[in-house]
Amino acid sequence: MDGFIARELQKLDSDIPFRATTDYLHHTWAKTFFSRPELYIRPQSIEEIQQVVKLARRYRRRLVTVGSGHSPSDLTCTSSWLVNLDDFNRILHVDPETCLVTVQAGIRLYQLGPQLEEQGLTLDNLGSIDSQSIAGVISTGTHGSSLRHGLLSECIESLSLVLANGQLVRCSATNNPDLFRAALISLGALGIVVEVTFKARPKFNIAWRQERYSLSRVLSEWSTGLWTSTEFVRVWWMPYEKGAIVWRADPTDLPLQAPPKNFYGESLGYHIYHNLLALAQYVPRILPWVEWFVFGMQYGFRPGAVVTEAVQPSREGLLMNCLYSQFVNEWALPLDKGPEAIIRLSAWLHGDLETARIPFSPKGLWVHCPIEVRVSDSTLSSKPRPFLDPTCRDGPTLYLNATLYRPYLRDPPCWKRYYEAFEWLMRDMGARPHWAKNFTTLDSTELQRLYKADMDEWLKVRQDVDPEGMFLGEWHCRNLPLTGPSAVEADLSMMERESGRRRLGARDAGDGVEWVGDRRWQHAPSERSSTSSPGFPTPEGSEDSYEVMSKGEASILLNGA
Ligand SMILES: Cc1cc2nc3c(=O)[nH]c(=O)nc-3n(C[C@H](O)[C@H](O)[C@H](O)COP(=O)(O)OP(=O)(O)OC[C@H]3O[C@@H](n4cnc5c(N)ncnc54)[C@H](O)[C@@H]3O)c2cc1C
Ligand SMILES: O=C1O[C@H](CO)C(O)=C1O
Repeated sequence: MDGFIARELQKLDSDIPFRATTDYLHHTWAKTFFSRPELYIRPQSIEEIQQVVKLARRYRRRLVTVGSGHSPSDLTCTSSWLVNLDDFNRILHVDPETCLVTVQAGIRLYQLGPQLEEQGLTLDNLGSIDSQSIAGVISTGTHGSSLRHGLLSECIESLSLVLANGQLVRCSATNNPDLFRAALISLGALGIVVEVTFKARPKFNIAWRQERYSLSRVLSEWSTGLWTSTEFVRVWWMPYEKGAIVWRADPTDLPLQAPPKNFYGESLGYHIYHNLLALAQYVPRILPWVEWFVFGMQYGFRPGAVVTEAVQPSREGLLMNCLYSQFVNEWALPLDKGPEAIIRLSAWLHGDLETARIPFSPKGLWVHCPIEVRVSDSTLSSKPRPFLDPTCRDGPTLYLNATLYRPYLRDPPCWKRYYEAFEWLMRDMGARPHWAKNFTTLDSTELQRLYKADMDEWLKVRQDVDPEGMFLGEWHCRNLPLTGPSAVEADLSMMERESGRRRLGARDAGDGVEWVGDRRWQHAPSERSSTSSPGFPTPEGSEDSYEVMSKGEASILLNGA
């Protein structure tokens, strides 16, 4: 780490602990991206968080907050300071009358769920997993699959953030409403969310049932009950089988009934599937057979042959087994465009280019299963919507998620062409990408076009609360029109740019990429005043010459207890 900073931090004269370590290797859950932050900081109080922001400001360090790192893009990568709120994760208040719950923002959903249950409460809805932090769920617009719900953040009543000036601000529909709408999908670019108040729901069990359908049945029931006959529904499309697994669930009073064992939920099936995917890296044309075999073993080989049922607490039953490292590329489009999108993508994967009308060749390209098909409806709630909400403004939303596994962390051979074609179709369908995921062909101009005035509003709020770009990095620069014609005049001298990427090369990193930030802009205030950034040289002898703590030590405090 920068020796100047190390010496400065050693001199800190404050009663407030600064809990930082060096030598931390950050990676996304899927190990798609890695980065080495200069400091990894785990504060335990709001005062500590405010001090981190104050110091970052003084020493011109970009700040990134990471939850559980489940966003598979480089959104949370930094060579600067990485803040994590895993130690700021308590439930602060529960009001059983109003079901209003206030939590510290680092709490993970799997920690929240059982504690809420003790109070007779639960969350309205969940996505496929419960590993995320509540702030992470909010910040990228996580959703589940239900036409009776919008984004998971729909239940949020108010938020508190520590802004770039160190100030703690609360926002809600009535108090700082623009900040609230911006913070509901903030992409980490507004400040550090520290507390969240949300409305929970009385706890409930769900009875779920899943069975295999033909794709033609899915399409024929699309508008006649497929999505509306139960509160929760999700569909896993098997593109080569022209089939799907339809999973439905409703709240129930029935007694709990554990789900039966299944093929890839057990160790043997899990490893067989993984190794078949690994083999398909070399012989991709076996993927239709893998789909037939694995999904046959898992869900039955014929439509209607096997029906699986269970009754579980909603916080368990709504989740799914996400298996292996993966790329995910998910877009939100109007629900009524679903059949056309599926028919065209299916045609493309089967080589029928006339029906597909997608100007890319599918020759030699084989993909993984399932393509996730899910829904939400954000128009039912009267609450303010996030400015950057990708769901439809005037009706129900369909999500199509083109998942590609990375067996043993190796990228599948066809992924770039598949995603080019998939994204081309999604744009043709008027879709917008899920912010957290691996979209590849969009840039800031196009995202500006997809959000128009809402993007302008978001940028305006962002600029007001973080005028120098302390919370911005290359991901934001690439995807948001920060300096485009609609952006407010911006200095953004603290924004961290990417200086390069390299293969990590380690055995357990597979094809994961190390993201490296440009540190040249980082320097002390006195030095900054004499030289303009970027391009300021590193103070002499400072590069990695001095360590605040010994290598590998987990949580030495630079200051305080
Ligand atoms: C296996 C898997 C399953 C998934 N299932 C679904 C699903 O069903 N539906 C869906 O919509 N998405 C899904 N996702 C995506 C996931 O929900 C999002 O990526 C979510 O943002 C991850 O939360 P996190 O805590 O890991 O946040 P991170 O990925 O660590 O961070 C995400 C963003 O939140 C910001 N952030 C985090 N904490 C704070 C804070 N305290 N203050 C300010 N900003 C903050 C970060 O800076 C970053 O911009 C899935 C991802 C995986 C890997
Ligand atoms: O990002 C996601 O990963 C899983 C699919 O494996 C899921 O449902 C997402 O959303």
